[in-house]
Amino acid sequence: MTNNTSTQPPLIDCSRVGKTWVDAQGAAVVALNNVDLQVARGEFVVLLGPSGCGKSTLLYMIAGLESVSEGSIRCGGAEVSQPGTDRGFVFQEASLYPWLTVAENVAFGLKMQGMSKEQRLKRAQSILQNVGLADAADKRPDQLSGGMRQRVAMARALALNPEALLLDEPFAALDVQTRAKMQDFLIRIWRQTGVSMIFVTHHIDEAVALADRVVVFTARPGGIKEIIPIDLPRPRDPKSPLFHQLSDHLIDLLRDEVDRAFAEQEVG
Ligand SMILES: Nc1ncnc2c1ncn2[C@@H]1O[C@H](COP(=O)(O)OP(=O)(O)OP(=O)(O)O)[C@@H](O)[C@H]1O
Repeated sequence: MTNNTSTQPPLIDCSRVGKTWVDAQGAAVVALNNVDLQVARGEFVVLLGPSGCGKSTLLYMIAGLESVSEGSIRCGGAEVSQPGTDRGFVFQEASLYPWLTVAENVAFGLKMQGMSKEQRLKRAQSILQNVGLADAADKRPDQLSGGMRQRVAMARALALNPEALLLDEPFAALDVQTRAKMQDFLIRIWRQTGVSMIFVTHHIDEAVALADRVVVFTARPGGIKEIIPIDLPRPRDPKSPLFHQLSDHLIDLLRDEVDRAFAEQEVG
């Protein structure tokens, strides 16, 4: 596993990134300001911050789903200007095609790439095997639980062999027990594949459970407040004193930002 001390060039390089949206009234909304962030190959980075601080906006820009207003984002040295197979995306809702089977959903991107039916279904089967869903290959998404649907969404993203997986609060809709299982599952997949992970959450415990580094954002306009390395061995024990110490530190860092975000929402 690599980390931020690596001498290799970063996989993802965000340099002085800013984003200004125009709201429904035509007013400029500065969502992000001057974000510098490098993510190493194979690193697990969590973006943590109060609601509306621009975490998802940054993720969408790294994915190439939104343009940057200022600065630049590079992936593997190339400027990001559109989505690419080097960056897989997992949304909060699994957003699977309901009319396709699980295997067809996983194989969908490969079909777009022109892979033959036989080859793509073979690859889908092998990935489904890896994520423990081989038996669900012929099911439709509405026959699956929420956690299973998210595993299919991850399998679909991984089918294209990305270098980075970008995850926007993928476990937000799951119950606490399923969420913990999914965190273990994600770490297993990360270790198996070696992809870089950039994971958005506003759950502090989730950040400590998963990350090599936690990037803490300020309230809007979002910027990086601090980057906290999580040097806990895996598997991590959420009951351990060191886990609690790190969570408490993150709570302290976030408190002012959450207050500011809340005050702004009340004024707005
Ligand atoms: N398409 C858009 N048009 C206009 N404003 C937007 C758009 N998308 C996001 N914003 C604004 O940009 C800011 C950052 O939003 P974003 O969704 O990135 O925050 P977030 O940190 O991911 O929040 P949350 O945790 O609540 O999802 C917010 O003020 C939001 O209203």
